[in-house]
Amino acid sequence: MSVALTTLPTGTEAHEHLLAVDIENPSPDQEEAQPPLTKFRIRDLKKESDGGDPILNGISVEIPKGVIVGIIGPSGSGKSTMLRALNRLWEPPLGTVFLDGKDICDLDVLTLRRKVGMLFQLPALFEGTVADNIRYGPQLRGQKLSDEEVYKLLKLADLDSSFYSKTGGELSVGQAQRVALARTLANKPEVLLLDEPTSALDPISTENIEDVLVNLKKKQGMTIIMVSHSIKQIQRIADIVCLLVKGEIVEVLRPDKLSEAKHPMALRFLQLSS
Ligand SMILES: Nc1ncnc2c1ncn2[C@@H]1O[C@H](COP(=O)(O)OP(=O)(O)OP(=O)(O)O)[C@@H](O)[C@H]1O
Repeated sequence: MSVALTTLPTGTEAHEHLLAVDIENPSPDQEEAQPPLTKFRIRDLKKESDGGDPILNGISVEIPKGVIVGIIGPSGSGKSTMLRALNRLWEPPLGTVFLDGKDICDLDVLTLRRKVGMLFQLPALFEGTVADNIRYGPQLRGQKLSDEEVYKLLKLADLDSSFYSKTGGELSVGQAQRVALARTLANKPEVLLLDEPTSALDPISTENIEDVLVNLKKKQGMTIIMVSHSIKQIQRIADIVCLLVKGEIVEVLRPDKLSEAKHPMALRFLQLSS
């Protein structure tokens, strides 16, 4: 499979750079014959703080379907803010964020959030059992998941059937994060947004979540956009990396080419993080 990701930095002189990433050795013919489908298109996305300070400085990027995109950058560079625009945890301006070609501001917000699920750094489970949590989303739409469907979702999140009737208090943070993932997956999302999903987890729980994410991409063609502070994690699972510095995407690279980043801030960040 081949993917391409385009960044259009801000400004009237905006230049465009296109990165073609080869995954699993596509032939040049395949690349031409099957252009990647764009899942998210972000066009000149800006945000200022209430005090008028820029947070996002005109982000433009196309995110192909069925890839894992890692978003990295120094603290305060706008990574979470960019991610949160994609399912309208804040309202991006009209004409700036498109899902499958449709402006997300024109979509019903609950429909959007079902299609674009999100997982945070710390899982927050509702009261009740793990099964109650997993059934929550479909229940809001009047659907009751069967026991079998709940077990399937548990399995998808790498949890065995013994978790079905446990409560939040009986779970480790890593297990609770996988329950939160199963609960999100119950909505059959097309895109997963992850904001440092493993930063509170031990290495084994981290590996479990990473394996689940890679499988979701491979088996379901899910598009996954993940903010992470761990360059190593991004190198393990991402297909493309976006480097955000001061509210701008300054580099789009393959994870194995991170050392080739040219932006001075990007290089410094990479050196300090590795
Ligand atoms: N609603 C808001 N009002 C004012 N400032 C905000 C708001 N949201 C974010 N900011 C500021 O915008 C900047 C970017 O924040 P954001 O959380 O997106 O960065 P980040 O790259 O995810 O940081 P970190 O890696 O530390 O989580 C920060 O300076 C933050 O204080």
